[in-house]
Amino acid sequence: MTPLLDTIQSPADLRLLSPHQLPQLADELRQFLLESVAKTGGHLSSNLGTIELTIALHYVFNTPEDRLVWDVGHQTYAHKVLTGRREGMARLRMYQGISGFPKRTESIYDTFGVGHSSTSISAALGMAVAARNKGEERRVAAIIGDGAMSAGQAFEALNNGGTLDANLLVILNDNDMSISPPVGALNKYLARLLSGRTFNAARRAGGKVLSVMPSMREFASRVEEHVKGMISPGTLFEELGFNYIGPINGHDLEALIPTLQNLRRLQGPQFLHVITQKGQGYKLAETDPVLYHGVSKFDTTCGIKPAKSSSKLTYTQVFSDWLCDQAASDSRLMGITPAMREGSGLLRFSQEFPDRYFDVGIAEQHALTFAAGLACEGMKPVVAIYSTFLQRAYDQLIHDIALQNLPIVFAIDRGGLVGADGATHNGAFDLSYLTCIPNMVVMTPSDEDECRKMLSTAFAIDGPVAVRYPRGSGSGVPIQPDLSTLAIGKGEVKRQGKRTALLAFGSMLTPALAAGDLLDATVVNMRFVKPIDHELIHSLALSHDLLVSIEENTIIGGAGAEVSRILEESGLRVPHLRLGLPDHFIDQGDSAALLSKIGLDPAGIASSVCEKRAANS
Ligand SMILES: Cc1ncc(C[n+]2csc(CCOP(=O)(O)OP(=O)(O)O)c2C)c(N)n1
Ligand SMILES: CC(=O)[C@@H](O)[C@H](O)COP(=O)(O)O
Ligand SMILES: [Mg+2]
Repeated sequence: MTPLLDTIQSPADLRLLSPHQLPQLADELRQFLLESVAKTGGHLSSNLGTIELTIALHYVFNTPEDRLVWDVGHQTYAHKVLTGRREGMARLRMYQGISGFPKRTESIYDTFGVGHSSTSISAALGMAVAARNKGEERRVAAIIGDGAMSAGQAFEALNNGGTLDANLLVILNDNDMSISPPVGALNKYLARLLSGRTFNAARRAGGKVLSVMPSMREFASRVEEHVKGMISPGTLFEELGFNYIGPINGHDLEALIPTLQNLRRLQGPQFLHVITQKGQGYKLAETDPVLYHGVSKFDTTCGIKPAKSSSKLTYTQVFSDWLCDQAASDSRLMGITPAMREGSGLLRFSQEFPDRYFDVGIAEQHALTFAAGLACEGMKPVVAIYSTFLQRAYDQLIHDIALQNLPIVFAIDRGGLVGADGATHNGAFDLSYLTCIPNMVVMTPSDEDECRKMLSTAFAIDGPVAVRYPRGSGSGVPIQPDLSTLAIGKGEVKRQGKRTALLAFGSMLTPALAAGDLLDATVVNMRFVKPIDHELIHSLALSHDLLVSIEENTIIGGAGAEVSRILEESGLRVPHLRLGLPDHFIDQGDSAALLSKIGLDPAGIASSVCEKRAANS
């Protein structure tokens, strides 16, 4: 028998199936995704948890005319498969393959580009209002997870949407998990909504009505009556102006389909609370959704094998160890993460220092201002945050922290290219957006030991300091276990050469040293982007006829811009070549290969230098 999945090239094909065929399709899709992600790597648990919901949405909604707006987008693999990208899954998150997230340029069904969380309700509301004002009948649904719902922006959008007369459906995909176990009062509130008989009763209601179904339309409205009758009045979402339905079982197509059909017909702001399980259908992921949140290739039979201990630590591990050591020596240290406990390396700290550990939810803005409050009272906050997510809290960084010169350490992980997550997650801009802020000190370690020293240096500074390091491991240098510090604003010459001086920032020191050998150039580890080493730049400018700054940050406004500024201010007229990330977004791919493509490997650096020399001569 032909698998149902083989018959589906688009949602229109899906809509030709009868409702009783959908569970079989869900099984096939689940098996396909499990095997596919095991071969490519990717976000597994969230995707296994949203298969029935995705089928139901495309079955009921007239996509792409109706708009589905996914939050974060790390749960859209089923959506990709059902919208004609099944073949593409073989190159998921690879160079020139399909993205791990929805992307408008990839498919007409990807209505809104994402990767960062908690934007879906805002975007969907905009689309719903546009439809209303244009007199279009299309429907818009935002699908947002319970973790993503913890962000302020989600509530800003609900607050706005609850009073606008727009046909917006918000679906809360509540799996009681963020990447890590969920945190916060909202999570407890959602659990209360779920408690008691409500959920089970709603599930039975869906099944019962389906089994006696005279017509889709009729059973849809009956389900609404059932479900509406069972909800307690005055849920938070109702108070915000939404018609709250649920909770219903998000793996039960017999409950999902009629409920969605009914909701699609209703006018005004609607809110559907759906309960799912992260990792659904794959026991190992159900048991450990954290481990299976984002996976590398693995064997589905054995599951993910424990990582082999490597002699090379990742920068995240270096930070993790430093944090615990520094915390042991200073009780004022407070560790803060906006929902990235594992990724940012705070697991050990959370276990060893539970009273000083704060996972504030997906709330980058709050994380920073919370840190500011702690600092005002003499604490020493360390905010562990990915470069890309710090973008969300820019005003808090300037207005709440830098302007008041508060002593807060920013351990900025994933600086530079991140690989498979691509453009949404690259840490491409931090050196630019940090360096222009008064009072900020900005450092970029070139190896793991220097990273530790920079973190200790940062902790000793009485003001806001960023230590920005890349994803993955460095060269594997031995790490001094002490908490020694570095001289502030001082770089070091690593190789003495002739004519050309390569000024390397952070991760670019390694390729710069290799390029230095090819060119017989001087190579400098700049260490600080701010305060930058004026004296060193001055002396290099006097002793070389070409300076080359190299950074894994956008060239515009980055570390090289700071070098140029110093040269200009000092009246030094030596030619300066700036190498770094180009002025366009860089998609997913192997980071090392991408860096080679944009000329940030030893051969690329050497050839740019030769070209510049040829142009100057
Ligand atoms: C602004 C922002 N901060 C952090 C992240 C990292 N992140 C990706 S998924 C995720 C958890 C999302 O939880 P939820 O919305 O409940 O979806 P689930 O993983 O449970 O499917 C986090 C913290 C992000 N993508 N965007
Ligand atoms: C979807 C999301 O934002 C995270 O899951 C992210 O993919 C994690 O990236 P790392 O693998 O670099 O921790
Ligand atoms: Mg969740």
